[in-house]
Amino acid sequence: MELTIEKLTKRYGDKDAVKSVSLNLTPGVWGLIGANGAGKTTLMRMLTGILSPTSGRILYDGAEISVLGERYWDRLGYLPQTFGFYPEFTVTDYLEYISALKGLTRHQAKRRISMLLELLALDDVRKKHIRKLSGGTQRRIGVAQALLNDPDILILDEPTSGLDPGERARFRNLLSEMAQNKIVFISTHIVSDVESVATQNAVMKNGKIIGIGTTELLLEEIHGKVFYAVIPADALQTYERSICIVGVKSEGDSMMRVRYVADSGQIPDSCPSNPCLEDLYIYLFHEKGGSHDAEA
Ligand SMILES: Nc1ncnc2c1ncn2[C@@H]1O[C@H](COP(=O)(O)OP(=O)(O)OP(=O)(O)O)[C@@H](O)[C@H]1O
Repeated sequence: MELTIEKLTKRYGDKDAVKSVSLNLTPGVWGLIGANGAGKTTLMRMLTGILSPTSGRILYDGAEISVLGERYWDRLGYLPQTFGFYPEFTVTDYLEYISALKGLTRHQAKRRISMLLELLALDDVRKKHIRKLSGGTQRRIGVAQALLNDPDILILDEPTSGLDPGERARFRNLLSEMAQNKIVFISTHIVSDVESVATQNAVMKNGKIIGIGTTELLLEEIHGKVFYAVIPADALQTYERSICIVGVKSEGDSMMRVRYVADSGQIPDSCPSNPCLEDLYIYLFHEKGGSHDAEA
């Protein structure tokens, strides 16, 4: 199974929200990482068929999704960035309703809902009105509705937004279970949410994919370039002007421990550190942010 994206572009006025993106998605968890406005939602909405591309094609096992229509949507599950639920519905009513819209029989719906309530730890709230539930629980209900038809392709737009750290950790564990034999495509700007679970990552910036690969492969770009050092707190601003600082922690006594990315240790007594995806993300999106934001 594969989802092939060929030179996909979406233009709004004179701006390309997505610019000639090509990507071959195979089963596994794919992290789509990018800052706000990078084009993630636009790309995902085109993958669902909701939004038509200005140019380019999306192929599901070699056939264009626009031609497959229902046959493609039957295989698709989608969690939009903001999804409208019916606040007066109970969790079970809502999932039964969406099951009916997706064409499941009552019997199929019952079995599937019961399995998903357990998988997503929603059993205790099954009879509660959705409006009374926390943002994190509502997000899990969103994931459940996307999984009702046991899709081959699961597209989750910022699934962890609004989750607390405990819920995020649970979600990461869930992902690996959900991803069996599926293409799971997850957008996030919280890199730690996909770092440990993504089989592959695609890094998006200004509508373009600027990196594709495993976390290890992507990290090669900053291999040997991450350091930490202890500096006087009042020197921080000066260093920030010339170095990509990715983390700061107070050390007491007006001293700061800084983590930074640079070609060599630019602060006296720096020690090398192992890079992580968050370092790369800040390096790509913040350090050079000013100039890149102006890019076409
Ligand atoms: N309907 C639209 N009309 C005009 N411009 C749009 C439209 N939708 C998106 N854009 C622009 O396209 C760019 C990409 O937006 P998109 O929502 O895809 O980014 P994103 O990476 O999902 O960001 P976020 O995480 O903030 O949602 C942004 O500059 C946005 O303003």
